[in-house]
Amino acid sequence: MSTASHPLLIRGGTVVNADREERADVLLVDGKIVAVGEGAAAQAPAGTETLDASGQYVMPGGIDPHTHMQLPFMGTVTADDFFTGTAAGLAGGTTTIIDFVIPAPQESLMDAYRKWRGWAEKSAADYSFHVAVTWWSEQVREDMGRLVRDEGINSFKHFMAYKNAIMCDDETLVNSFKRALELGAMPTVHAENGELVYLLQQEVARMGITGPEGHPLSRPPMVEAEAANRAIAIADVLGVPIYVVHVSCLEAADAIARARARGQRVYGEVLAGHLTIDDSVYRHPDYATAAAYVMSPPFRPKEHQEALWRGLQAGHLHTTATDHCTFCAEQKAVGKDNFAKTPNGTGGVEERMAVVWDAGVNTGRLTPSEFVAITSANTAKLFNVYPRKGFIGVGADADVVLWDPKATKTLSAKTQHSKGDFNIFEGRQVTGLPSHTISRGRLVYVNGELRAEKGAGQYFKRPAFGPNFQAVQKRAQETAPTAVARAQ
Ligand SMILES: NC(=O)NCCC(=O)O
Ligand SMILES: [Zn+2]
Ligand SMILES: [Zn+2]
Repeated sequence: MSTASHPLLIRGGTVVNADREERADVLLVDGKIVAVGEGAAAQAPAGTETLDASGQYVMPGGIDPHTHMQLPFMGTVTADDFFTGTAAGLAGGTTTIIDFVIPAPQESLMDAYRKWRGWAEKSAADYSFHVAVTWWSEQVREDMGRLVRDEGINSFKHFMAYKNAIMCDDETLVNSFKRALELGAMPTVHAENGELVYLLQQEVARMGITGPEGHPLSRPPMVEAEAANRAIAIADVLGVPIYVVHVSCLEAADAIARARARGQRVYGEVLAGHLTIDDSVYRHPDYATAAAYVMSPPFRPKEHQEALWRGLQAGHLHTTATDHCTFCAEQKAVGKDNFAKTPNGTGGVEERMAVVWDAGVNTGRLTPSEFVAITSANTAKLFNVYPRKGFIGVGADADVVLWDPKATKTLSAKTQHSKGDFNIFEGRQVTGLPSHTISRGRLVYVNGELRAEKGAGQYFKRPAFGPNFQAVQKRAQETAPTAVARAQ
């Protein structure tokens, strides 16, 4: 079986971009989209394979802006590595991930970056990295510059939780945000107040609650809202755009909406899990099942889900992700007697597109174009790789998904490609699935057959100073304070 790229002509489908839907043929040659529309078939070279897309949508492959493949975390390493995790993504229509380089405190950013680049060489799909700033020094400041200038990194991550591990204090946040602004790179935050989490973990344990039901009690919505508000306020004072990852609750979504209403450039990411799963999972009588859902921020009471959907519809939340970070039952069991020790993380890279389509488009919350916006195009724009990615148009990478809106499936760990042993969407029936996934012009998933190839994915660089940064620079010039000239 060869997955080499030969020209592909996609005929008779409905092309969906973030701005419109149109009936059009699409021609892919040498990993790029070379024609869209009536003339596409006429341009097809000899040897072109034709795919019949009638009755299907032809959309940009999904971009998951938040995954953790092969992550060493909380004393263990995630079950999915860069091959198995990206292969699972391809099976679900996701052709690109943005993962995270997470240096330990005091570890050089460049060393950590090189280590992650090595691990990621086995990726089956295209990938890039956000780099976490977990401590501060002059060397960190210099390395941020090297990463932006030489390595195509244009976003830096800050964990406001995970005290005594990778948590940033305010000094690091302020220094790093300021440096990111100079470099034209987006600061991103995991917004939870780590001090409050630490305190509440101990208080909940003192109440005799040691099981997974203690996890959400130690991370209530206000813990997330405080950190979101603080990060947004710091970004506002410094005049830097900011991206809040895995917004899980009404209070954090409101903080973003309020800041945007004031004219601040704040962006929010939502996870497929937070949109569809509620906190009752932590009270499941089976320990392994309840522990499998331990991730941060935790799943919330149902009413928060509606707030997240409204945020996506109203435009104050922008992207969907998974935070794919899989741990198996025996890894989770480390927290059997103390929920705070449970490795935090859940999967979903394979299910995100189908879950968001089913719960979003099939319910009338989203149009197909809005679906494309929140599953690929907005991420590509925010991280400055649009229209190369997130777009069906001439010159874009040939990352395409043929989407069958009538296909149905029951999601299950038994049939998933991820190496995790649990599926947080277990038993959920979805309608709307990929029939074909094409990664840089290669057919990598065809009607249930996964043809992912180890190492076929490519690292892509993301240039700094995207449109957001050009706008904030102009705004800073326009509104620069002036001194008063006084007679001596
Ligand atoms: N989300 C989670 O629980 N685990 C992965 C690390 C993070 O994103 O916080
Ligand atoms: Zn996080
Ligand atoms: Zn994460």
